[in-house]
Amino acid sequence: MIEVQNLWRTYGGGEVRVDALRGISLAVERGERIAVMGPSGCGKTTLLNCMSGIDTITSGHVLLEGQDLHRGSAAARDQYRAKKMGFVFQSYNLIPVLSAVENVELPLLCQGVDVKEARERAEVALTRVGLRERAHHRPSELSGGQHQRVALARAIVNNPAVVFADEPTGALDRATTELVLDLFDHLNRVDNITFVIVTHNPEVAERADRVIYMDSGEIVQELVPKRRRRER
Ligand SMILES: Nc1ncnc2c1ncn2[C@@H]1O[C@H](COP(=O)(O)OP(=O)(O)OP(=O)(O)O)[C@@H](O)[C@H]1O
Repeated sequence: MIEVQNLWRTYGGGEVRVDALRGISLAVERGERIAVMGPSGCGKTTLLNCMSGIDTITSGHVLLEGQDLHRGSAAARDQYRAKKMGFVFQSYNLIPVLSAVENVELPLLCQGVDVKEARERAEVALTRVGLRERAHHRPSELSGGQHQRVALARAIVNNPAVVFADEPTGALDRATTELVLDLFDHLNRVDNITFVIVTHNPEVAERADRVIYMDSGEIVQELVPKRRRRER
């Protein structure tokens, strides 16, 4: 579903030039869970941002369901992203003055979905992450794990084909990490959502179908975690 072809991303120029991505090629199937690992500064976030159209690219192609993401207009890219992608970050990026359900329905309202329908879909998404009873709480009244579950509900409210997650468990303790990863697994199994997850956490990688290791802007290794190998 995602095909990355000879992707380069260069920041700056002259003496401050950084080749953050140096000719990355990668194919991700629908329903796959990919973990991207590697040392700090190796280009993981840049790859995620270029694959999802958050960042521009220097050269190469990112094909999503056959469409060249970086070829069309920025407006077309934004529309595609809003319809097909969900995002989860380490910092949950919830709006503090809005309740959980208001945070979740916001992307739908921005797309012009009817107010009643947006609320219903937000409540369904919150139910799916086990937080229906916290729908009217503000972020300050929720725990870190609950924040991330609201953020996940917001990411899936649009029934995305793919969720891009950047260090989704970076701020969570071990038990909460397990819970969030269980939710990822559930959504992957039930809705066949593809996950591309940047992580430093070996537990996250252990649950992936494939782990991509990067170094200095290149993919240096690809592995199937032991647990997955046993299941196959
Ligand atoms: N906007 C930018 N302008 C200039 N250089 C940048 C920019 N964004 C990233 N870089 C550089 O590109 C390289 C890759 O950065 P990136 O954030 O993708 O790494 P990372 O592997 O995600 O790191 P970490 O694990 O620390 O989050 C780094 O050398 C970084 O300094």
